[in-house]
Amino acid sequence: MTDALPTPASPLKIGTRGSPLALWQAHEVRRVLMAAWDLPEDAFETVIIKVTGDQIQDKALREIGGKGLFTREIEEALTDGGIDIAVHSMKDMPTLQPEGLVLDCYLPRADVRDAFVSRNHASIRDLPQGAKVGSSSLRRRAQLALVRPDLELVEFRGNVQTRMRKLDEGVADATFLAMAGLARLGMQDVARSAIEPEEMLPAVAQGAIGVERRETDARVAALLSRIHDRETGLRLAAERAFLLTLDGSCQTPIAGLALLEGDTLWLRGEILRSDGSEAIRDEIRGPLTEGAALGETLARRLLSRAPADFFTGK
Ligand SMILES: NCc1[nH]cc(CCC(=O)O)c1CC(=O)O
Repeated sequence: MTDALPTPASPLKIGTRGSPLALWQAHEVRRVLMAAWDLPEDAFETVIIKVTGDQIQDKALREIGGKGLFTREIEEALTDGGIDIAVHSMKDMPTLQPEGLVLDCYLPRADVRDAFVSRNHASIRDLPQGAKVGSSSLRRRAQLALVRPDLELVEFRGNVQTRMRKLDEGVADATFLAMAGLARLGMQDVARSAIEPEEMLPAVAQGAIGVERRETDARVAALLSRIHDRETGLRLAAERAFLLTLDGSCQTPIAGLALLEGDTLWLRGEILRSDGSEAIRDEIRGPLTEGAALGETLARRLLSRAPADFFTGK
């Protein structure tokens, strides 16, 4: 393998979106690879790829629909050989892998929790009756409506700076962001509190960074094998199998989180009506290597408990 290590003359091309968060994540993968193989920074080249999801600012993403708004163009570049690896927020990854690509390398997972972000209020509980909360996430909107149906939800997109400005302008009194994203941008300070999974179960794969490669690229497979975090891989196997089983049947909000307890994998899952009028939750425990089966089983349990109109209503 070592004879095939990237060099400044023949660098490994890392494909990423151009947002500050995406660039941080690409550079983190570069940093970890440099340390694992004792490589110089210029043995890597960062290739920024524009994706559909970044070009849409005016409309709520879910109205546009379609999976992979943040990944399609990057995966095309990977397939075509324009890049050698692609770095992704696993939360944004569709569960179905394009032909010829594999995702089996994860960095150690960061904080999975959502952050409560507000200028004047410390927590969800603290929000006055009827306060405005900005979020365009189907899951966060439904979870919030479930516990606080009195609040007014407003659409909210853009990077952290944009969102903070909107809070200052009074567009909303509070918003949610992933703790992991804030920490990566050095902006944990804007989090007034971290929301525990018991209060708001995070999105599947929240806080996890994945590295995708071509299936046939043995050189890259060997390179990545040194940086893969097994525990994150086991947790995501369960969460993503859970999501995959639910995905086909709904555009409904979904949340899921797996944790390891010794040799046991503990997976919690939740589906909600989009208007927050109902949530169905369950959990499952089993051998940590059985994540995929546990995820599928948990998803089927939730589906079997959902009334017929659960996925069609709002
Ligand atoms: N949907 C966008 C997105 N994708 C990944 C993260 C944060 C980092 C992560 O969860 O790994 C975010 C921002 C957010 O939800 O606040």
